[in-house]
Amino acid sequence: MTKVKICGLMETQHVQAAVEAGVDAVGFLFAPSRRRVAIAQAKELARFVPEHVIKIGVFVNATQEEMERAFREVPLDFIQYHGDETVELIETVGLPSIKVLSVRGVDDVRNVRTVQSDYILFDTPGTEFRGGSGEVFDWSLLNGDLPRDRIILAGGLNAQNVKDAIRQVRPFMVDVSSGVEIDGRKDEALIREFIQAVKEEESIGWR
Ligand SMILES: O=C(O)c1ccccc1NCC(=O)[C@H](O)[C@H](O)COP(=O)(O)O
Repeated sequence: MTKVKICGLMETQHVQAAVEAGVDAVGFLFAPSRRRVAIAQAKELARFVPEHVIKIGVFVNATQEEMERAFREVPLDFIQYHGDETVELIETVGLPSIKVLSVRGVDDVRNVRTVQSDYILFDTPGTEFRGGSGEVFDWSLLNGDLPRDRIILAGGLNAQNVKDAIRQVRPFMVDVSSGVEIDGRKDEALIREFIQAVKEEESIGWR
């Protein structure tokens, strides 16, 4: 059953819409981005997230201290490493982890099995910021031997293309940000539509 994450949440009503629609994970941005939130803001949003929904903090080349503080104060369940963080840093921090690999070509998906993190998120390389591009990458690059139960797929997903994405990539989880926004702001109807599309695709698997 493919899990679903809504990333870059900044407003209570959008967190609530995602939770009511059955989201599995929510992402808060602590990196340079138009979706960036302060720790105090994320802590307030987290009050509307039930225990069974995973809270993920997204960081780009942050210090260990910054990440530990957010993890403790929000509180978070996972750190998403969306920059150039080394294996050594991820190991030293020692918190549940998602390492992001920006996919430009076949070289970026080689040796994925050696990546030392709990989950691996494949995303389109960002332009202005490191993620949240709203652009799809070539999913056929993920056709090879991958640990599907650790793979999160992101990059330009929306309610229209997510079923194809799940059929082609068979990820553990799909992740969306731009595809559930209108004019740069999250939209409750689009959030519901996206989560519904993922759930419809799941139900096909049970027929
Ligand atoms: O979303 C951002 O603005 C962002 C900025 C810097 C680092 C990461 C960022 N997003 C992290 C995510 O997990 C997004 O959901 C992922 O990049 C997919 O975004 P989109 O293509 O907009 O659905």
